[in-house]
Amino acid sequence: MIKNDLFLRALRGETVERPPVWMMRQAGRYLPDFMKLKEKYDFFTRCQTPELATEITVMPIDQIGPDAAILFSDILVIPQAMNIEVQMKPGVGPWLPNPIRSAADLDRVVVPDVADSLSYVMEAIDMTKDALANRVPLIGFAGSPWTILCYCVQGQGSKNFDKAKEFCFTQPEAAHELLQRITDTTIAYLHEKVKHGVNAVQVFDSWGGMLSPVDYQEFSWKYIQQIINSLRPVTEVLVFGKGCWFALNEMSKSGAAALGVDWTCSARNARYLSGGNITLQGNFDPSRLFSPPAMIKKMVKQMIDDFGKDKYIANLGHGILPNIPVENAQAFVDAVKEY
Ligand SMILES: Cc1c2[nH]c(c1CCC(=O)O)Cc1[nH]c(c(CCC(=O)O)c1C)Cc1[nH]c(c(CCC(=O)O)c1C)Cc1[nH]c(c(C)c1CCC(=O)O)C2
Repeated sequence: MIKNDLFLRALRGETVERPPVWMMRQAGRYLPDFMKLKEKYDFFTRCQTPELATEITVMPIDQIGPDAAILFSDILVIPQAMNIEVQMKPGVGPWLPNPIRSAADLDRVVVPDVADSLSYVMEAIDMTKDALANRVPLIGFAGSPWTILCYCVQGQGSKNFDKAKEFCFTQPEAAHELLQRITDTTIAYLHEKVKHGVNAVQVFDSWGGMLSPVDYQEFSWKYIQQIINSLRPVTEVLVFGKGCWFALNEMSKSGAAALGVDWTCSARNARYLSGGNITLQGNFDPSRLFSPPAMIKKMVKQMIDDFGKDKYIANLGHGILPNIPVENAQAFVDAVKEY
């Protein structure tokens, strides 16, 4: 059905002519056409207007040519649907004016009917599926419960998410209650996305690496495992844990189809830790896209040689940076296609 199904074949561990490639945050600020839309519409208007979300999702497919599309949206639509206000402040990033800091604060946090409260995401998926016309698969996504808790408690981005960790370690019962409500919402949300036709789902645990290996099990992994258990009967699940190399072994036994790796972990180490049999995705240093195209191409070839062409999805080790020249993003994608 999908014309270019390289991404799905790599997820299933099948032999491929070359690895598939896409870039985390590929629908974004390095594209001049995206910047034009950004001038006209604020962030959540772009997320909540299916026509705009569709246009932005398809933009990199038409202009750069990766092997998979990822829906333009944000992980923070989940707390919004749970009745936690989230704003996107220009120059600051996510801003939550009423963060969760106590058990009492949980009184206002709901597990919503996602088909209703996040209907705009589902409309965007329907519209994007039409616009893609089966050219490439569409990836749906959500933040991990821990990563969502980080924003709900901290109230904004942070270098160490100290308030989120303090909340977990001083009020563990409230923290687990919040994590479970986020998990229940996320599971329903991802199932709804699958019903609307996404071909795989990725869980972003962007701040998993803030936790020690022991705390990671208790406050993050336990909940991601619930998501995998619930979704794997209906779709392939990818898990990207930034800074979570220490959990790769456990993750490899979880039923996830693929694991994301950031650029601080070598291919050899990632293969070793994950048991050598599961599909891995990553891990080009996003800052390396500042290098000239010829250098990018050389380094991408080396990266594929290191991971191996099979059971591998070429990607960045985290989201693309806003000020990357388009030609350099293009060189990254082309280098994989030329492999
Ligand atoms: C932590 C996180 C967030 N959002 C997301 C994560 C996990 C991935 C990661 O770790 O990078 C996930 C995300 N956010 C966005 C996507 C769209 C699809 C894609 O292209 O990958 C995805 C998959 C769009 C976006 N989400 C955001 C932008 C940039 C702001 C804008 O376009 O106005 C985009 C394109 C805003 C956002 N949203 C969030 C942050 C930290 C920011 C950046 C604020 C800033 O740098 O100004 C929360």
